Amino acid sequence: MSALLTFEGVTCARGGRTLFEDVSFALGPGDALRLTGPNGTGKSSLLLVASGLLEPISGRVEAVRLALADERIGLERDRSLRDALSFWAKLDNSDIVDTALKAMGLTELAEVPVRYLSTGQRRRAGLARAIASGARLLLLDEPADGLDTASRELLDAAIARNRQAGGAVLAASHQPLNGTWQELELGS
Ligand SMILES: Nc1ncnc2c1ncn2[C@@H]1O[C@H](COP(=O)(O)OP(=O)(O)OP(=O)(O)O)[C@@H](O)[C@H]1O
Repeated sequence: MSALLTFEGVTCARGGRTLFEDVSFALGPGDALRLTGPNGTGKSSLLLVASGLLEPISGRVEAVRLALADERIGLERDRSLRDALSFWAKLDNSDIVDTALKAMGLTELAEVPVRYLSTGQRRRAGLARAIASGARLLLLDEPADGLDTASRELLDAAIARNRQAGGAVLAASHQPLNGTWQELELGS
């Protein structure tokens, strides 16, 4: 069973400060790991390292194709939500935008320009972008932030579906997430 994400002895520093040191773990199909720890201990930075956007100072990171959903929505403001999601959609699956919209309860907002979305809707749109990409590895930064109860349930269901389909999830979250998660506490 090959890993979707591997960290081997990874050390990360930012602003001249070591955030985490010698972190090792591997996520295989169906696995989920929740990053916890106080503010500023490097959870978001670890996600950036996993995504390849931030270079660690040492160690090895290997990942399959992935999607990162964080506070940046990553969708063009002036396009409709459907068009903006289409940009990220997995090419060989024409239904995937509709699937992603439905998964995050956004079908009725499909034709609304991205700039009009509310805070919680923006968060859901970022998650829909990750789903539309078809990536097996999801990197989620505080995915439950700003979500109402119904949206939380949609998030839980989307994560469960990804895992059941052989994907893996790495999430930084101050809030507990539904299902069985491994935990990695930073700053301890
Ligand atoms: N571009 C940057 N340059 C220098 N330092 C940075 C940069 N971005 C973040 N940092 C610092 O890195 C540290 C870790 O930040 P990070 O966002 O990874 O923490 P976090 O654990 O996700 O925090 P929170 O729980 O508040 O979201 C913080 O001290 C932050 O100030």
